Amino acid sequence: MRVLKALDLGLRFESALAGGAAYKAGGHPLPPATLDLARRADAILFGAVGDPDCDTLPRELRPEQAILGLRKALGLFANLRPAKAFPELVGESALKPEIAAGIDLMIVRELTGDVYFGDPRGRRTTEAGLREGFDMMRYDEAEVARIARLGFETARKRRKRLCSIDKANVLETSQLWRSVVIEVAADYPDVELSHMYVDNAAMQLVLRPQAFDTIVTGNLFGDILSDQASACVGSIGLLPSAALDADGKGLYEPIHGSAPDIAGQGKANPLAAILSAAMMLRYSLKQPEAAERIEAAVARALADGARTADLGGALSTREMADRVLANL
Ligand SMILES: NC(=O)C1=CN([C@@H]2O[C@H](COP(=O)(O)OP(=O)(O)OC[C@H]3O[C@@H](n4cnc5c(N)ncnc54)[C@H](O)[C@@H]3O)[C@@H](O)[C@H]2O)C=CC1
Ligand SMILES: CC(C)CC(=O)C(=O)O
Ligand SMILES: [Mg+2]
Repeated sequence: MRVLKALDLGLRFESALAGGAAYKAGGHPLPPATLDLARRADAILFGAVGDPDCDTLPRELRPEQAILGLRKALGLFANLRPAKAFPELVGESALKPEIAAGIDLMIVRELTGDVYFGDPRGRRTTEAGLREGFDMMRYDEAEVARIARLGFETARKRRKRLCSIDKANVLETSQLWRSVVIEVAADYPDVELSHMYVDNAAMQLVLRPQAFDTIVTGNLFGDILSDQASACVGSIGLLPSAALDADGKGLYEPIHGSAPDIAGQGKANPLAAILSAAMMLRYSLKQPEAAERIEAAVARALADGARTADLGGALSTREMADRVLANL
């Protein structure tokens, strides 16, 4: 918020509670007033949810329902998660520097379907009297086609290579996914399409991450692979995301959660949140120059040696933001 305000773009900000804070204040993680404000806003900048105090609540009251509910209610089906190596941070990657250098990939993750939203789901007792949990993994062809199109469109603006990641050797959902992606590919002859099973993709991400350009994948696989990609470029505290609807309205948030293990200590890296604000300016608010100013300020702060603990440094959250502000 401090970085956005410093740009002096005439933006008007309104805020609302979501997640554990909203539950504790009013008994629901996504209050109607919050959803209403989100609907009226031109764009949404989201702080992470998640609170260990709430982990034993019924699922519908857990903080995570705030973000899942916003994604579903607002039709935010397309999640863009870029992972790009900052040259000065290759030493912070979990990978050898020569493997981490030059990573520049975009994960296009489907965000409103898959096993996260499948119905039925629940608990039951098996005939043998055992407790059983079950979830439904599902996609229909329209859901796959629309995210596949966005994957191809995204690849077209990048290095024109799209890798669709699935588990089609085992899952019916993935077999449909792969068939539909191949059908959509007919409209994008200029984009090179490849397919990879998700287990191999997890391995290739650490062996040859530079080989990836654009990835299109489902909700669950994209969730997991994007955390992995963040470690490849240095830290989960670096990765922003955009969640877009069919008209380009969006919600912007770091890919990370509420980091309960370091919460309240002033240690969290704010760059993922700051870079999410830049994505918001670019995708929803049509202010590409302002987005570039933020991204350049982040790059300069990192080049100057600004580092929070996750990057091997000692700056606090606020001090890191100060360094970005100083470079705006
Ligand atoms: N979109 C959202 O709001 C998300 C919410 N969550 C929720 O967050 C809570 C914690 O989940 P975790 O699995 O621990 O994932 P997490 O992403 O919050 O944390 C994973 C690890 O990364 C570190 N980390 C995360 N963000 C960081 C940052 N900005 N700077 C430095 N280190 C950072 C944490 O300290 C932790 O060690 C859970 O309640 C989960 O459901 C998780 C992911 C996304
Ligand atoms: C809380 C989860 C549903 C979200 C998540 O892990 C993510 O979107 O990365
Ligand atoms: Mg996640």
